[in-house]
Amino acid sequence: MKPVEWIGNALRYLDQTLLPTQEVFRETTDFREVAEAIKSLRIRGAPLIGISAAYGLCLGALEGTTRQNDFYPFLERVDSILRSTRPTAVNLFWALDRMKKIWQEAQKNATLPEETCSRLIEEATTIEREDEAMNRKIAELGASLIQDGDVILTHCNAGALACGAWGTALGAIYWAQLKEGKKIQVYADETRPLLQGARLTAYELTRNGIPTRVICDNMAAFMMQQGKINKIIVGADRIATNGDTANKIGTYSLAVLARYHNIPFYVAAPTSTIDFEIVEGSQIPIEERNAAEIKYWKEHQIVPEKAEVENPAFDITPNTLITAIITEQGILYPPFQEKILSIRRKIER
Ligand SMILES: CSC[C@H]1O[C@H](OP(=O)(O)O)[C@H](O)[C@@H]1O
Repeated sequence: MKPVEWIGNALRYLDQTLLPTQEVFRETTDFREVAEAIKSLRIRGAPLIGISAAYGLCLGALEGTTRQNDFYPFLERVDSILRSTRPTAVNLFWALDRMKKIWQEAQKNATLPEETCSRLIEEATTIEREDEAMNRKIAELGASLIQDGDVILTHCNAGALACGAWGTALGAIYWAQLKEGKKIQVYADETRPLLQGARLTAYELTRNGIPTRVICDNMAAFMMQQGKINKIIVGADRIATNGDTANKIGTYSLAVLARYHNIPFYVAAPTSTIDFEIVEGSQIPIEERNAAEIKYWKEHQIVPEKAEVENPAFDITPNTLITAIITEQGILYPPFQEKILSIRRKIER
């Protein structure tokens, strides 16, 4: 089950806001619907946001072929609408930059719109295939850090529902148990306010036969104090070149707790999640989402009208609290800066 799939000039996607009780696939030829799906987390997860935005750009290009006179100016508008969906996951901008390189080159050469569409679809497909390969490598390398009998705490969802294939944090768990036969128990933080852990991670892991216990976010410290957790693996939405990492809100508190309880704290992410243009986490934009996500759960109002709400969707974990960063280029241990810059040199060669 792929969370998004290009089905020949249309995108099929799983509406993740309806999981775990409803598996609803939607199909669209409209890039505007893809933008809305990313904004509303029907499609979510840093790598999947990048892949989906790339296909969304392709849908815009196909629509643009009916506007022969302003095909390329229209693409510019499609690009900016997709870029405006969510600010933190760098994969969105990394993917759209790759697509922009293709259509700007085509524009310079006065390439016909139909030919440009073909090249864009080819690039989006390549982005998806590369993510699948990166996932697989991260899963294999991450599994080498997992021992038989480990009890691993996860946060939010960094699994196959957030990526092109295996997932990142959950990919390591899948590989360790399903490929290497290691017995693992997972504790999944429910991850308020949108409950990606309870609704998505537990859904994925139990479908794959991995023993999973869902806990409220405020229970993680007690589980660590009781000695129930011996490893923490999370995903990422943007990593600075010094290793500071943006991930779902609540990740930073887990990293502090992990240090206090002397528990290894791993980040798993592809290099497409590294922002080579920034040096530290304070430069990462943090998405502030709608207060309604906290004020209401479905039709229940759980916060009185007069109370104000803050709803940052991500936080920044300093590199000093991270045991290692698992990438497809290798497992990086502190100090991260030079290792991340050497990855930049390697992939930009
Ligand atoms: C494999 S990256 C997944 C990453 O994205 C999630 O955020 P969201 O559900 O808001 O897209 C979360 O931060 C995960 O770690």
